[in-house]
Amino acid sequence: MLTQPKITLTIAGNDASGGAGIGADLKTFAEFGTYGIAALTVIATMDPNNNWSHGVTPIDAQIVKDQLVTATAGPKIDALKTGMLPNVPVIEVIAETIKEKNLTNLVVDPVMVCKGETEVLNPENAEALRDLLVPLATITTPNLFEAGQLSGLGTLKTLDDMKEAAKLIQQKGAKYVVVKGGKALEGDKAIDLFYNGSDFTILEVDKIESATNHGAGCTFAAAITSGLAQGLEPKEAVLKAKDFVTAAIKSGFEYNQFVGSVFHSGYRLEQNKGI
Ligand SMILES: Nc1ncnc2c1ncn2[C@@H]1O[C@H](COP(=O)(O)OP(=O)(O)O)[C@@H](O)[C@H]1O
Ligand SMILES: Cc1ncc(COP(=O)(O)O)c(C=O)c1O
Ligand SMILES: [Mg+2]
Repeated sequence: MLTQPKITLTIAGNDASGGAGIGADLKTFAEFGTYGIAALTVIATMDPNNNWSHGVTPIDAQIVKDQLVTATAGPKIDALKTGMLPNVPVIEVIAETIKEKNLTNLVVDPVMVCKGETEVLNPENAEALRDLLVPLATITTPNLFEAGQLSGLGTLKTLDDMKEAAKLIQQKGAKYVVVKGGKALEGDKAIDLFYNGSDFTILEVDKIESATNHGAGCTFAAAITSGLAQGLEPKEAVLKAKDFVTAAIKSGFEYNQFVGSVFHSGYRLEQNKGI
């Protein structure tokens, strides 16, 4: 028998366009060679007849719980991530399960808003994410907007703002914090900040001008999750994930007139590298 693969679980939403959500996560897990499993939290729909406006249909909290019972009834889960979570009851059952089953190597991607959308998912979610999930996280990966919300600092504009937010979020209990400047931070670099509770590491690449970054956040967090499952130290997992997502954005494509998606196989195909 071959050795059992590392098991990675995503607890996230479905994006029927395939760039973000569980589709992004499972494809990324496969690229890393970890065995992906998924519990669905929400169905996101985008309307081409209404400027791609997003609809969000929550999965009932009990059904999320039942899926987690199934997901945790197999081999040990080596690492897991959370993505889009529609409401407080869903966040609560996820936090309960993580504690009950002693799940470790948790990446919390605190999705509060989709790129291009201005409407935040239930505002009370931000509090529940901060109070119930961030304290359990090995790593949390807010984008610029989410870091402003989780830290309570509001709008973040500079690297110093990002540092301040990272410190405040780390104090909420996440062991490591990555604040993603991405396209949202002004300037010609896509800068992320990694904080381990004492030191900052700046991850910087040239900003890719194409708008093919739908799903970048999910892909980045899923790549970190696989790295942790494979035994990488948090910082190493984040650095590798940054290379992976940069390649995915570079090889992204125009999905339609509204959105450009990352291509999750970009790292392997374009650079002809194995993971
Ligand atoms: N235009 C871009 N060029 C290079 N890297 C980018 C670009 N947009 C996003 N990224 C990177 O993709 C990752 C996801 O960040 P971001 O897009 O801000 O998150 P989210 O998808 O959660 O909003 C980060 O590593 C970020 O720096
Ligand atoms: C189901 C789902 N999860 C997460 C996201 C966030 O995606 P991103 O990786 O671009 O932050 C989206 C955005 O459309 C989504 O539809
Ligand atoms: Mg995101």
